[in-house]
Amino acid sequence: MAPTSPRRSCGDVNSSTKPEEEATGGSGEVGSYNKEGGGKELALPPPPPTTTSGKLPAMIHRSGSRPQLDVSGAAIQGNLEERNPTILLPNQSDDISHLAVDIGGSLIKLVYFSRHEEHPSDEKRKSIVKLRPRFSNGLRTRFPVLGGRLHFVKFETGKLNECLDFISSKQLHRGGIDSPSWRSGTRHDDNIIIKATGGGAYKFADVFKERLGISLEKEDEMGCLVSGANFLLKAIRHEAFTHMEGQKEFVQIDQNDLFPYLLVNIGSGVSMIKVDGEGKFQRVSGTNVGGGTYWGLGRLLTQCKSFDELLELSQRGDNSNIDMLVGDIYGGMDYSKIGLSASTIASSFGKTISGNKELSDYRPEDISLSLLRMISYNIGQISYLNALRYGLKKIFFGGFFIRGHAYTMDTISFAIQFWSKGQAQAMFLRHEGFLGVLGAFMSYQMHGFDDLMVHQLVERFPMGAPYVGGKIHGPPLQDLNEKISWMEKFVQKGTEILAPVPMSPSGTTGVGGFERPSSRGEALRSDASAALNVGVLHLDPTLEVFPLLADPKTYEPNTIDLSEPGELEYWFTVLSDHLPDLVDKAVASEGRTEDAKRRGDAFARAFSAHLARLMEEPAAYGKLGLANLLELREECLREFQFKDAYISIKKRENEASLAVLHDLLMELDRMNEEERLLALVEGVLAANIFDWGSRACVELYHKGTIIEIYRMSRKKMHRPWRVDDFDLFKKRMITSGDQKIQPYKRALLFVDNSGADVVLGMLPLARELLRRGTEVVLVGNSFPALNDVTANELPEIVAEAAKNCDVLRRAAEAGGLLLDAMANTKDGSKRNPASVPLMVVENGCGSPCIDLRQVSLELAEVAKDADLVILEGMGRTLHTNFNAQFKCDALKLAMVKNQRLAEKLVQGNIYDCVCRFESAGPALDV
Ligand SMILES: CC(C)(COP(=O)(O)O)[C@@H](O)C(=O)NCCC(=O)O
Ligand SMILES: [Mn+2]
Repeated sequence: MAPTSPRRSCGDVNSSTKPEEEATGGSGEVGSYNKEGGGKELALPPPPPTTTSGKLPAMIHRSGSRPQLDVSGAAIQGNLEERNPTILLPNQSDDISHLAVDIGGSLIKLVYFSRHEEHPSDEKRKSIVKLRPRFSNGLRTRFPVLGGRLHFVKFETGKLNECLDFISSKQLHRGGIDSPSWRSGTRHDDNIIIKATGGGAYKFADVFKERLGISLEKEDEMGCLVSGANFLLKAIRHEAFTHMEGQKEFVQIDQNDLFPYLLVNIGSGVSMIKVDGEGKFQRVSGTNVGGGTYWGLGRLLTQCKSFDELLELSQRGDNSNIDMLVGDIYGGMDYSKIGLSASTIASSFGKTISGNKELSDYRPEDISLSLLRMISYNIGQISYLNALRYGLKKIFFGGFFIRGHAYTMDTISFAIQFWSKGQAQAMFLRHEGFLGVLGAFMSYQMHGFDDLMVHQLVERFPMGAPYVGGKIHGPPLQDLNEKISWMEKFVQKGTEILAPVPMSPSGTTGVGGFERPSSRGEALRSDASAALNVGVLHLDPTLEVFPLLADPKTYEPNTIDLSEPGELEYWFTVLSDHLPDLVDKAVASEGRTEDAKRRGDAFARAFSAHLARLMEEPAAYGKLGLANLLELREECLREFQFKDAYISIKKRENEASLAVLHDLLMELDRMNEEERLLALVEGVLAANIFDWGSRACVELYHKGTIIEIYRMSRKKMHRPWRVDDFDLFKKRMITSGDQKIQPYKRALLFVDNSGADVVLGMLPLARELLRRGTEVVLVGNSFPALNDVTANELPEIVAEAAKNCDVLRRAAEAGGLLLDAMANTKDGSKRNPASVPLMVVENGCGSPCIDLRQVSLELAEVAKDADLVILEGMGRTLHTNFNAQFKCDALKLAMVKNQRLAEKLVQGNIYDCVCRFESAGPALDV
């Protein structure tokens, strides 16, 4: 029987094992590694240019051994109103080095940094004067680190050349192919200095010099391990976890209560380090029986060809055929007097001494398991004894020996629990094998990475995706009959919404080859799964915690707990089922070129592989929520250079809606205040049906009935809605009798979908607030996600809307949101600085959901003066933030476009509506 956890299998820890007397373990690494693990990025970059341009060489000066980042005088380059402005480092003279290596006994680990690509400048967009919050000068300059990504890559030490080729192909030693020196074609092959740690930094120094002109600057191995571990434990939300009986649970580390701890790095040998603070540590012990021992002995005894093969073998083993158990000695009985059960291992490999059996008489599976348990228990025991010796409660395990292998972690955890009688717990690190190299990377002076906060470091998914901004525009059509109602016009225009972007015949977009991930994820080869294991860390120094969250510590963005039975399977099916349509839209958005089809295929395969991986191990990329899954899909699209899959859909829906906005506003203006407020909220709820992310809505689109349903729901939206706090909201908004009501000072409107949703839903609501003297901030996505409107697209939509609406126009004008298109507005009214401004800010994310622990700096900045938050849509209001508590009033509006969610969340049905109003002030009676 293959044991599935240490508890169920034979053999606990033998209490007579002697503590290790001499610590000789190093921290070299173990195992072999497939080349694919080396290149996490699925496509290699284009070959570097071979000729130098006629330009003057960039004046890059290298100062001896210490490349430094000089942030003095740093300032935002160009216009503060630009999205993602470049931070200019005027005094930066050194080329920033972005690569570090850790060359261990078996593996070479690389960490490199890539900056975010600049968005291509768009002339039309530049002519748009966007209203951005006017920050005080230099607000962003306190961040020395530019946005970008940290990549983690590993190679077999025996295949050093592959590693050197990789560095060379990406020009990592020269700051990457994006670096100015590389772009300008200037070459600096001499005197390039790279931080390196591990024994190989000495052994292979000459090879690096000869092949790439790199001098390796050695950093102390223990120091690197410690600073790498400290960085990870402080900066990554889901880095440390426990692993008991197959269950992984993330541990929230309190940054202020991290030290002291014991760091156990299991490489070829094992080091045990007592860490007391930043740079304060002592190697207190170690053992020469480590990963190298397991792999070496295992190879000799089983003929396995790789570390992973040996590890895999152990999963089918039964160690009771090899190990001598207490029960073997006591005739099947426990030795209860000293607390040893019959299944305790009395002597590892003890059974092999008796009889006349040869090695070939034993199963390699059993040998591998005995060996793994012997070594893991031994390490666990020595670790515990050292923790005891120094009174340390926390023990973190790192090093590539572990490799995220469940059984290894369970065994170590069991040993710690057994020996400490449950008082201590083993914790593991997701970037287990990269501690040393991260430490080397951090040792570049003044890198600034160590100052990053948890919310500024987003672990997205194991892929990097250069984002290239998209842009849409489109004038409203003028040729509709003035006499018919706005809704009839919209229905007419709507035929266009429904017509094009046909589904391509199956197979042409390549999704034919795609299979839905199975629950066991057989589609993945083990190396592929390993390649998906460690993610890319996105560094966004401008991300902030949303300041209006009542309690960021207890805030949980995900409403649905995916660990509940059946949830994960259900949402995986939803995402898988939606995939063919999504690929079709993505490929169509790029003209169905051969290249787009190829990328569509690749996207479908990669996304399916991720789903399969997550199905197998939900916590593989950190704590998994529905918001993460939906974000993963968008990240994955970006990875395959799909800039904006719904771009043409968004465009035509915007056009159709803008064409009828004027009439809608006229209709609204004919109503009294109370009727109007209700119509406005109804309008937002009804228009939220235009959602290309919902399976049910996509069917309505394809059947051509979505407009009709919208028309019907718009006509009679039966109250009470499933969640209906409208009366509370009305009470807060509308004066009753002589009671004077203070208008809201500033409202943040988190807008959702393009087209009717934003144009006929949220903009009229914004207009109403503006009229009441409330400042309105439209909060849009930073990057496209499904058919969500982006912050980039909003100014133009507002400008078009403002052509039909003086309130919007004046507000936009006053705040500087006007486009040059506004030059030909009807009354050409002058700017009125006293008018209430209308602003647009980006939210910092590119997902249909929003995690309010990580929002853009500009949103955080404008939020400080806001007293009303309006969240709209299923993603932002239901999947995330349904239970979020705010310091100010909050209105949560959404149509539930999924039957299961409707049942679960609001005990209702699909297309039910939610209007939740939560007042931060004294309770309002209706
Ligand atoms: C992706 C979405 C969150 C977008 O909804 P929105 O925020 O636009 O209202 C939503 O369409 C969704 O949860 N879709 C998956 C469930 C389904 O297809 O039924
Ligand atoms: Mn949406």
